[in-house]
Amino acid sequence: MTPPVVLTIAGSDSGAGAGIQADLKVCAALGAYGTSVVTATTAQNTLGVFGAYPVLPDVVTAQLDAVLADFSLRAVKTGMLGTPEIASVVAARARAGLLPNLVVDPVLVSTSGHRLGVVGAAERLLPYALVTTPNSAEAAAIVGRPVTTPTEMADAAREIASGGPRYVVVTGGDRTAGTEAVDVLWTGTESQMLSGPRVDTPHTHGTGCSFSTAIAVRLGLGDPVPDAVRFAKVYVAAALAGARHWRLGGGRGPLDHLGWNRTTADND
Ligand SMILES: Nc1ncnc2c1ncn2[C@@H]1O[C@H](COP(=O)(O)OP(=O)(O)O)[C@@H](O)[C@H]1O
Ligand SMILES: Cc1ncc(COP(=O)(O)O)c(N)n1
Repeated sequence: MTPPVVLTIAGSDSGAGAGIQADLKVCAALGAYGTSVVTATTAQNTLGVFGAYPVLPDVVTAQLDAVLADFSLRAVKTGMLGTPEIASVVAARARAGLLPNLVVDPVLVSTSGHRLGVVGAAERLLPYALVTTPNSAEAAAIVGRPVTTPTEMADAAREIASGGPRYVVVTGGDRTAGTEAVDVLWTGTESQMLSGPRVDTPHTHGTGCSFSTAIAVRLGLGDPVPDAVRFAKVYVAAALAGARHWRLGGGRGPLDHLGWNRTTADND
């Protein structure tokens, strides 16, 4: 059967743990055909980001138009946008109704602490998002106050939804305390706590990218949003567990994107 086509609009990670490279692996792992529009090139590895170079807005437009002219998209995910001008190019296509099932991951800072985006760029896309997936630091930057507790995550999710996205997931992967990884989903009518066992691993490079792309793929396969979000959380946890003994690079390594349905015993 022909797979559903998903588009990722994101930055390139030369270490291939996050960004476009992670997104295409998630598409392949979960049964979608991934297409890609590159917004920026980063010089990056497991130790950090050593440079980030946005692509010219016209080059983003040309890539977008090439993909849109030839493929029938079932879902779209945005990650690192590079600049507000690039975000505007993407927002124009979203406004025209060309980016279905839009999942916006408002990438602002890498796990290693390098600035990759500005709130103003992500905010240009939020009015058109079906789902947005800020981590708690990104949610804090959007609402302008600290977001640490589950109650604060729920309040922030509801407030971010008032800016356009029907569903908001504030993820808690960067909150290291506790044995559970807790995310909060705002469904438009209520907030739901999504809790799963925290995988004990330093190799968390690309979790946010993988999570948002997994949501987009499942939407492309026909899942309702809450099911897509729950699936994505289980998928990321399995991909984290699969790579926890890997030694790729000297820092925060990538996930095991492709081995997500191996048994836990296989991973030890
Ligand atoms: N150590 C972990 N164990 C289990 N799930 C995790 C872990 N770290 C992150 N996650 C999950 O990964 C998904 C992405 O969240 P997060 O890591 O917060 O994104 P980001 O990379 O943008 O900071 C969320 O569902 C979160 O709960
Ligand atoms: C090109 C690119 N896009 C996104 C991220 C964020 O991923 P993470 O928060 O897991 O470092 C990244 N490091 N690089």
